[in-house]
Amino acid sequence: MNQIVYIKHATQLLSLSSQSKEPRSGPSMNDLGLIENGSLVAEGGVITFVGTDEEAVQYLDQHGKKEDILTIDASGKLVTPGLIDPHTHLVYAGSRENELEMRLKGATYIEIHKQGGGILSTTTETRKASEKTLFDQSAKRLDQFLKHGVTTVEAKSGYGLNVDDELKQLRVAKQLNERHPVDVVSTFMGAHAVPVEYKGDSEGYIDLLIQELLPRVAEEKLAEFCDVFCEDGVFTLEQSEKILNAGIKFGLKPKIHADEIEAFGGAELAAKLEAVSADHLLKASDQGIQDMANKEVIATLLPGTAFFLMTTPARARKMIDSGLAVALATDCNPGSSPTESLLLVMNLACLTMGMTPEEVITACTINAAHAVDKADTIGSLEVGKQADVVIFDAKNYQILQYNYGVNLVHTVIKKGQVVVQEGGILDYSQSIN
Ligand SMILES: N=CN[C@@H](CCC(=O)O)C(=O)O
Ligand SMILES: [Zn+2]
Repeated sequence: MNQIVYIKHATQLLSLSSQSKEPRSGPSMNDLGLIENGSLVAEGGVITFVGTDEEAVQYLDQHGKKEDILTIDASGKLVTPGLIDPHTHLVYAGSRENELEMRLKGATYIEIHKQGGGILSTTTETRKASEKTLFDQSAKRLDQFLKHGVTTVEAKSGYGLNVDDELKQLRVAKQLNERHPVDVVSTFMGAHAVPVEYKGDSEGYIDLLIQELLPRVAEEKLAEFCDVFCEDGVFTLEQSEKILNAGIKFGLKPKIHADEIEAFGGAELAAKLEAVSADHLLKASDQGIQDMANKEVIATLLPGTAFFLMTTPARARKMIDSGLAVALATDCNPGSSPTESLLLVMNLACLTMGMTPEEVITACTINAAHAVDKADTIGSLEVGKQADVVIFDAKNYQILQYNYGVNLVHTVIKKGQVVVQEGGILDYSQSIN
């Protein structure tokens, strides 16, 4: 792990460095800390130098570090922090391409859910799957994330919906974190849907979550966050508050799936609970946006989901102009956003929500790091931070939004190790028995 990595001659290096330790909101989302002809040095998996090429030569001279250096020439290329996806449903079995056909014929996402399809059909598949099957299928998704420049993902449970299978999902996420190059941050989302065995008895299911599941999740240290699908026909505002407060008592930081389908008061609840983030927010009210800004709740927007569900995306411009810090995520899941391409989501944020190329990059780096409460170690290229770096085959950052739908990732470095080279993943041996 002590190898020195020296990236030099980057046409543009985006450090995202800042004096402030807060998430970037409003106009500060446009400040990328751009260095032309930039260099970066990392040692032991940690960044030790960021600056211009000339400064790097001086740094290496002064520190006597000339040998045993892996030098990467980034001429003509763009260097950014490793991208961070702060909202995924990574661990699941099966797929739901049949629902795309149903939706194309006019059924809505929530209608399919209420008829027992959607989340509940993935729950059936996930319950049937062994830990190994779940691990292998999810590792493939993580490979795709990595190829698309993502070095950290958040992953939610919520397709087990009983004690054993929720724990199974979270244990798989933990194993993935330990064995796969991508870091996985876990969120407990037992409140993703009411399972069939509790149909008509959501209170009974919530009791199970609070009395049996949460203590186990906390005891085994299987999650850092707790999330709830707060939506008409899923969990009410009162139920969501109860579950998230119970999570807080067990040390889990709150996140909310808020105002995705209806203006339901999820954004307002996120502010009331001072949640780390409220996610989706397609229908968030003006008041909800203002409340979130006042309480500095991050808005994690998922334009890939709006695109795939063929609906109007969140009001990103209104949110940023109201002073909210915005993060972006894929929402990778089998129903509403079956993709691992955060790069495409960035394109959609720009082209369908009017975010600037600068805001988009901030939203997928430092603000996403804040959304998983890891901004002290990742999200920017600064001395002392983890050396998670992406090198794009692009001479400037605007090209990432202009050349849309194309994966321009050339090299990915995770904790100071090259894990993607020329766009391909380097071998790692990971599977479980
Ligand atoms: N909306 C709720 N949960 C997921 C979808 C899960 C699924 O359809 O399987 C989401 O964030 O979009
Ligand atoms: Zn989600």
